Amino acid sequence: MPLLPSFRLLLSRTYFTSAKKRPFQVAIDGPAASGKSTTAKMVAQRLGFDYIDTGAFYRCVTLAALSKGINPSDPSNTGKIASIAGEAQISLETVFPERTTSSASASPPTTRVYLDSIDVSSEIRTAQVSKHVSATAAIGAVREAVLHKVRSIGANDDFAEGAATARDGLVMDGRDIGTVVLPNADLKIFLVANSQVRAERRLQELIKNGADPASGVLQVEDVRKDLEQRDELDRTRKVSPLKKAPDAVELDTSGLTIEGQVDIIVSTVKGLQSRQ
Ligand SMILES: Nc1ncnc2c1ncn2[C@@H]1O[C@H](COP(=O)(O)OP(=O)(O)O)[C@@H](O)[C@H]1O
Ligand SMILES: Nc1ccn([C@H]2C[C@H](O)[C@@H](COP(=O)(O)OP(=O)(O)O)O2)c(=O)n1
Repeated sequence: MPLLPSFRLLLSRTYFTSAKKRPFQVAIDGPAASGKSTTAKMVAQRLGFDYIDTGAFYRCVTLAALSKGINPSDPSNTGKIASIAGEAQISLETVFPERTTSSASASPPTTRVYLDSIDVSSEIRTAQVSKHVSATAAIGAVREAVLHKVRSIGANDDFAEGAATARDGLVMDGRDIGTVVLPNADLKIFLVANSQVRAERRLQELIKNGADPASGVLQVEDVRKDLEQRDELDRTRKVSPLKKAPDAVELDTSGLTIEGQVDIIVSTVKGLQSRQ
């Protein structure tokens, strides 16, 4: 897969004037269902890097609130949601089935998400959690709590020392990774895809995970509206809104295969590493 012009430009710049000690960091941001987590996991697998899905943290806080009967979309619940975020014990475990250097990987990596030691990997992906997660993520105190948690598992500028990760680098995806969480990331990608493509992909994923399209609840139009509403909330919130970092490279996955978008990012990382 040839590199897009913006990626070639990135590789032609001289970025590394001094030796860096910390492992390589890749930040992937973008709107809902643009392919961030699928791409990030496979890039991590190909490069032997760690993977952190930050959206899972906001989903866990949302699930914890809903399971206590607290509605995250009700502004009078902000304080309660912030306390839940502070107390929640969240951990991620990504299983990389096999490390491969070719683009054809046998099975994709899987991430299990634990909330207070309970596996909630499926529960955090329900339509109910998706409906309220942007409201949760707009609360400043929730974002601080999540930032603290992701930093404590190695997402900081000197995570080589005593870090949770034993791997060669880190791929992290979310909405504010290039702007707030990893502002000095070695490579920042802003993944986009048109909303119709994103809705169709997300619908297929929901069906694959057991949702029934015949129930009438799950139509591609509804999924598209839900994604667009969430993007609007994520883009317009006051704290750490979804936005492309000035030094991020945009990659439109609308016409790409998953392998194609992974190849572009892996080649770019290798190009940058060879200049370090
Ligand atoms: N290029 C692509 N072609 C087809 N399906 C894709 C592509 N990229 C991602 N997908 C699928 O789209 C869905 C949403 O991707 P996901 O990685 O969950 O997005 P995000 O993390 O941005 O919300 C997943 O089912 C994923 O497998
Ligand atoms: N770093 C992040 C990650 C996610 N969020 C918010 C915004 C999203 O609507 C929710 C859920 O994110 P997630 O990546 O799991 O959602 P999608 O897979 O894109 O549907 O969390 C955020 O505000 N900041």
